[in-house]
Amino acid sequence: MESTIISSSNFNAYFGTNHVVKNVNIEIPKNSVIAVMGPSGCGKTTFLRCINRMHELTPGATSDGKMMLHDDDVYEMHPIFVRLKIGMVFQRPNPFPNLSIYDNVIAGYKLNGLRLSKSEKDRIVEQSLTRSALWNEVKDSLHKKGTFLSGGQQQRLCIARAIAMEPEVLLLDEPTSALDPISTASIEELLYELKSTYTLVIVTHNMQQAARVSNKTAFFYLGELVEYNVTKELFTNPKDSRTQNYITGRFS
Ligand SMILES: Nc1ncnc2c1ncn2[C@@H]1O[C@H](COP(=O)(O)OP(=O)(O)OP(=O)(O)O)[C@@H](O)[C@H]1O
Repeated sequence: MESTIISSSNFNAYFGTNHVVKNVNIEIPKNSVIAVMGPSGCGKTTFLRCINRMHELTPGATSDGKMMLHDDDVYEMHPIFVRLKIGMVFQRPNPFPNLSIYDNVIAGYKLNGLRLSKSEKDRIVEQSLTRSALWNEVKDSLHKKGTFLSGGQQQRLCIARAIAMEPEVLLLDEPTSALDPISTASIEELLYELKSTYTLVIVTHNMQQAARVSNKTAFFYLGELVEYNVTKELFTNPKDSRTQNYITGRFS
């Protein structure tokens, strides 16, 4: 039986009085890829940011309801610990511009004041870059700046930086929207590899991408989770007319 890693119940999020995520109930199975889709402004990014408590970093942003990681209430855990367990990759690759590739990978440890020996650092850097399918391309230039890499390589570096902290869940907010088709394909391939170790939740506007990479898809509309199902089923046999209208391109 598949086990649930993240579950939300009656989860709401607000910016001031603007109610942007409405009563969301979802269960995310471990070692799966979940695509979050829906029209612009429907609350996809906000919901993603609620999973690891990034939402509360925005002034005026609040939330209520339950968000669980296994049997632990995320909102009763220390936020730093939550973000170690639930990593995030953003839309635009954002390696630290002044740091080398090597230091980018272990930046999370430094930022959180966690000290590592040189051999631990070397091991984590090699392992994370191998898992993010970047090691072979950068192993001879680890001490060059991360910004010298291509956009797709920078995004893989950001994935390496996130997985260096050994999270259980990786949240990805439109991780390929700033990339060319070849880099996009390499990230999609990587997502497929990563799901054997991590659980991935990916916001995407690209229906083909959702169909290619995800096991289940969550369709949001005006802040509501309208439909959540096995991706193939949701695309071929949507139950709700709003999902049907979206996947047939009647609104974007
Ligand atoms: N920092 C913010 N302050 C105030 N309102 C915000 C903020 N960020 C988002 N919102 C509002 O919250 C709602 C949901 O936005 P969100 O970014 O979660 O939607 P989305 O589905 O991810 O959109 P997109 O696909 O365009 O990225 C929108 O009405 C948006 O205007």
